[in-house]
Amino acid sequence: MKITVVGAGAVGATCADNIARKELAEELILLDIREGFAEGKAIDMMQTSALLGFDTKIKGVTNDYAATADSEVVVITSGLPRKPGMTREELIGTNANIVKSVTENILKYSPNTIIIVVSNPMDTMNYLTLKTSGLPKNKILGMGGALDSARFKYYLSVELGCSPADLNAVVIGGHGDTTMIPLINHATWNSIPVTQLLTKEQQDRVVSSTMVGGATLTKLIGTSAWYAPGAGTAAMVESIVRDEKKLISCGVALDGEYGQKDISLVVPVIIGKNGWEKILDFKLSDSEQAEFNKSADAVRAMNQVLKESNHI
Ligand SMILES: NC(=O)C1=CN([C@@H]2O[C@H](COP(=O)(O)OP(=O)(O)OC[C@H]3O[C@@H](n4cnc5c(N)ncnc54)[C@H](O)[C@@H]3O)[C@@H](O)[C@H]2O)C=CC1
Ligand SMILES: O=C([O-])CC(=O)C(=O)O
Repeated sequence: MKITVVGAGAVGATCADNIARKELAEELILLDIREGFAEGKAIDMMQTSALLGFDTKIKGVTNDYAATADSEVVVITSGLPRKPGMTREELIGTNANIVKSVTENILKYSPNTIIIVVSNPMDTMNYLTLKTSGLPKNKILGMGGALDSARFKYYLSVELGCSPADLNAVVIGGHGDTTMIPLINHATWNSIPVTQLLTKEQQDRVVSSTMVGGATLTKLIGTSAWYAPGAGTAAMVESIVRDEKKLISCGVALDGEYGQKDISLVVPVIIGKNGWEKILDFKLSDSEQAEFNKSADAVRAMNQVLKESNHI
């Protein structure tokens, strides 16, 4: 198994670190545009292998796409992160150029790969990859729901005083401060609906903290988060590589599912060796569906910017 991670910055390097520790690949290529940067990160990580006991061989390269040839999975994390006070959507101009050119270069050497898009604004960057790569839709997944659902579980666990691992909780919609929808009415702790265990005030606090989870960390750290984003992306890679058939909410192309078409939005999917294999229908209530439609409108407006700027 050969995997490439493009972008050796905070998220890309953390994702690579998780992939190596879990030994999800024999060969892992880390690629960055900044001279020597990926090489240095790869050597640093390889120097942990004697301590951590993994056999994955990590190689860093500067813009050398030939080294990525025949990758079965490619993770795209290249692009600007936001600064405090910014929205993810403000990154669109710079990151659309980066994601488009990276995708073109990757496909020259790995024409049948599965691509996981992390760069923000993720819903629109994933749509860009869907529109420009020519890959089957099942081979393109956006990372957002894995992270947002993990944050949702974290905030629920704080209110409930329980283990996050005992929770089932899913976020759908967009990966934006106002577009994500933590499905509180579907969340359970050991099969008990959390709505039976938390007051309305607690539920509202969990939902709003989850929605601004990324912005909260950006304000605290000065740039956006990387530990949970790196782990969330590696969990998707793991479900592909080990054909685990895990249910993870991801950005995927919708063709009528959840009442939407010609858009990438976050919905629950089964992930296996072929990429995303099935979209699960969560049977939304009327008000949840209305929220989903509102998120779709906002994401569609961002996708329109790609058309106006001739990216698609
Ligand atoms: N979808 C999600 O849930 C999340 C998305 N993100 C997004 O991921 C992206 C990366 O975030 P960080 O790693 O924190 O940023 P970072 O600045 O630490 O790393 C980005 C890396 O991309 C590289 N890069 C830029 N242009 C490139 C190109 N054309 N080819 C190859 N490499 C290139 C840079 O040199 C840099 O090393 C941002 O857009 C951020 O908003 C971050 C966290 C979660
Ligand atoms: O907040 C950001 O800009 C980065 C991101 O997508 C997240 O951490 O959810």
